[in-house]
Amino acid sequence: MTDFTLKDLAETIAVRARSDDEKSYTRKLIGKGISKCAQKLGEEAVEAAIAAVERDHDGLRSEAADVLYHLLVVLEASGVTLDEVMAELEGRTGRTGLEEKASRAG
Ligand SMILES: N=c1c2ncn([C@@H]3O[C@H](COP(=O)(O)OP(=O)(O)OP(=O)(O)O)[C@@H](O)[C@H]3O)c2ncn1[C@@H]1O[C@H](COP(=O)(O)O)[C@@H](O)[C@H]1O
Repeated sequence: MTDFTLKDLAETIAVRARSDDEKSYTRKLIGKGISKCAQKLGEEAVEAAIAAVERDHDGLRSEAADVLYHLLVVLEASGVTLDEVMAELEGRTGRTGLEEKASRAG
């Protein structure tokens, strides 16, 4: 189990978005505007869906990673934080995150 989290990736994306590193793909993509970022997210989501239908395990793993990266780029470009999204998901469980963890731990 990797220790790398979406929070880690979101933080890297936030730093790159504000950097002047011309080699940064994130910086270049965000610089092109929200429409381009959203277009990339949509393309990667369709590619992930196709890989799932084709039962392409390795393809789906790779496309799912692209979807998560591009979703975080769209969130960054839109000023929506990963914390907000997690709170939205937590609200849907009807419990707090701590209660949810305690319940899974038995
Ligand atoms: N997870 C990713 C990640 N996933 C995909 N990609 C890039 O997304 C691009 C998608 O490829 P495509 O062929 O669809 O796009 P393209 O033809 O290159 O370009 P456009 O369509 O955007 O014009 C590739 O260039 C990948 O490098 C990513 N780029 C960066 N990250 C992460 O973001 C961090 C910061 O990256 P930089 O911003 O490049 O420093 C990295 O350390 C990684 O952790």
